Parts: sequence; structure tokens; C-alpha cells
Amino acid sequence: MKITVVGSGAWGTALALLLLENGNDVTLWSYHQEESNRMRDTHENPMLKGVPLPEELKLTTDLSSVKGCGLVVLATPSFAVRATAAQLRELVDPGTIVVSVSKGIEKDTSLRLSQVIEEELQGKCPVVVLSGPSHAEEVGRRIPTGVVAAADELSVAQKVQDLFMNPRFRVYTSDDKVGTEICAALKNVIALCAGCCDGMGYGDNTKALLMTRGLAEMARLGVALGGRKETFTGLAGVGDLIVTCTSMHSRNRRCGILLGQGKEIHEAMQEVGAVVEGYYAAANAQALAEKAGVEMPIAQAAYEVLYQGRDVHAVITDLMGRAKRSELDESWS
Ligand SMILES: NC(=O)C1=CN([C@@H]2O[C@H](COP(=O)(O)OP(=O)(O)OC[C@H]3O[C@@H](n4cnc5c(N)ncnc54)[C@H](O)[C@@H]3O)[C@@H](O)[C@H]2O)C=CC1
Ligand SMILES: O=C(CO)COP(=O)(O)O
Repeated sequence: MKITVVGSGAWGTALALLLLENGNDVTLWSYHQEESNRMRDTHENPMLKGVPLPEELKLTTDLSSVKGCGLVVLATPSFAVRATAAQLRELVDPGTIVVSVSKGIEKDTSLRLSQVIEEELQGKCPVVVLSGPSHAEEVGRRIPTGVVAAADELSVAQKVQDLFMNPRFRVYTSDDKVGTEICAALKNVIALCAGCCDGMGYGDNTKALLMTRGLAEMARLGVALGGRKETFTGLAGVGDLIVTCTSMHSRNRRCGILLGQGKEIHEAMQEVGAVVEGYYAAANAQALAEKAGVEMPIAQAAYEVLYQGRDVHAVITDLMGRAKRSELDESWS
């Protein structure tokens, strides 16, 4: 099948290689001409070091490469999804499956990214969400990985499953786009917090507490927005939360570590040198929690640290001192 992967960061590149390995005719589109030239000259993407790019992988900066494609993968940072999808509208063939693999929430609207793409494509194409514990660095090295393809129609999710799946990449289908995307965006916020705890020298107990209560918040919000609670205990939920909160590949966690060591957030993001989606998602978590009428104390704490400059120690003291409650007192469970 002819496929274009739109976005040549670490993730777009790893997925382009996977789809090429699966026997497809794959083009990788870059936003920056220099990025495309560098990959052509060096046969490597500096965002995905040590993974050679074969000659058969076509490189372009011309979005019209999506014409005639059966599948288009949208892999830009979340802030670029609307503008990129808007450009696709006139170029993409009706019925082409568009797979959204970015993890975030749109800044100004608090829309999920598949909603943003659907708005811009005006119903021309079915949109599938692909998410789960999948660091590009490991997928690029063909390390066994499993993800979820969520779509409104099972047959469309199954097509994506067929195209991406191979002996080293396992894809499960789901009909829960809402839950899958809420997991994808919010686990990055929790991973920033987990990194921060690591950077401050807190131990494994703190991280386990944060991840478990963070998951409860994610599920509370996701279920209130129409997601299914099973998604939160699946690959897109607990799976991606584990990998992002514990791996040194995670840009969100690495940014949090620097924050916990005392760096200012913008300095920390600069040092990470790749997109830190959790920073943006923390602002949206606030808006979504208010809209849904749910309590998200950890996301709220992250917002106060990231956007209001509150001291991390003070925020943790507040979280630890919240009113006593039962763990089982969860409306989503
Ligand atoms: N890196 C990973 O392991 C994974 C990343 N993701 C998600 O994929 C998305 C992309 O992440 P990465 O590939 O890691 O990014 P990256 O940080 O490796 O690279 C960012 C890319 O965005 C491009 N870019 C910058 N401004 C742009 C614009 N205005 N329009 C289009 N492209 C622009 C840059 O040229 C660069 O290619 C994020 O939402 C991330 O959460 C999802 C799963 C795994
Ligand atoms: O989503 C990811 C792994 O599943 C990548 O996480 P980071 O953006 O924190 O690197």
C-alpha cells in the first residue's frame, strides 16, 4: 500500500520504518527541509540515533505525496496537528485512513487530536488513534511492542491492525477513541510529575503512589468525557503510564527530572531537545477537569508548578495533606 507518514520526528520515523518493513511503499514527510536533507545525506534521523534509514524509504517536504495513499499517519507534535490536517484536506483522497499518533490535547480548544483532524478533514477520511507504550527508540530497534488502534468502526481499526502488525509489533483494536486519547495526553502530565519526584530524590514509593493516583485521575476524567474504564487498565492507559513514568527514553520524564533538580521549566524543555507534550497537556487537563466537573489534584498541582511557578515541595505537602478518603470511593470504578 502507498503510505505517507506526516512528521519526521522520532516517532514518525520509527513508524515509517515499521510500515516499510511490512512491505508498504512509504514516504516520510518533513516540516523542515534541512531535516529531510540531513536524513537523505546521513541515512539517519538525529532524533532516532543508531537506526539506519534504508534507500527505499522516500523522503519529502511536499505534502502532495498523500495523494493516492491508502493510509496517512499524522505524527507531528500536537501543536501542529490542526495546521497540518488543514493542509491535508485538499490533498488527501476521500476514504484514505488517517492514523493519529500524536499524544496531546489542542491548546486553545481542549479538543482531542482526532477531533481536531476530523474537524479539518470535514468527514473526508476515517480517523484512527494509535497509542500505547511505544518509545520510538525501541520500536526503531525492533524490540517487541504492543499498542492499541482505536476507531469508531471495528473494520477500520482492523485495517490499521493489519498494516502495522508484525512479529515485533502487536496491535490490539478498540472502539474507544475518547479513552485512548485521554490516556495518551494525560500520562505525559503524570510522567512529568514522576520525573520531578525522581529529580528531587524521592523513592519508588512516591512514584508508585503518583502513578496509581494519577491513573485514577486519568480514568475519572476519561470516563466523565465518555471513555471506557477498561481502556485505562489497558495498553494505552496503565501500559503507557508505566513506560513513560519509568523509562529514560521518556522526554516527559527527563524534563521532570530536570525540573525536580531545580531547573526552570523552559530551560528544562530546551535541554530535553524534543517535544515535551506533558507541559501543554497540563494546561488542558485543568480546562477539561473543570468542564467535566471532576477533581484532578495531581494535574492541578502540575499546572501550578508549570504555569504559576509554585514550589514543588509546597505542592507535594498540599497533596499529601488532602482530606482523608477511601481508595474505593471512585465513581468511575
Ligand atoms: N517519541 C516517541 O517515542 C513517541 C512520540 N509520540 C508522539 O508523537 C508526536 C511527535 O513526537 P516525536 O516524533 O517524538 O517528536 P520529536 O520531538 O522527535 O520531533 C518533533 C518533530 O516535529 C517537527 N515539527 C516542528 N514544528 C512543526 C510544525 N509546525 N509542523 C509540523 N512538524 C513540526 C520537527 O521538525 C520534528 O520533526 C508527539 O505528540 C509525541 O507525544 C507518540 C508515541 C511515541
Ligand atoms: O508516548 C511515549 C511512549 O509511549 C513517548 O513518551 P515521551 O514523549 O515522554 O518520550
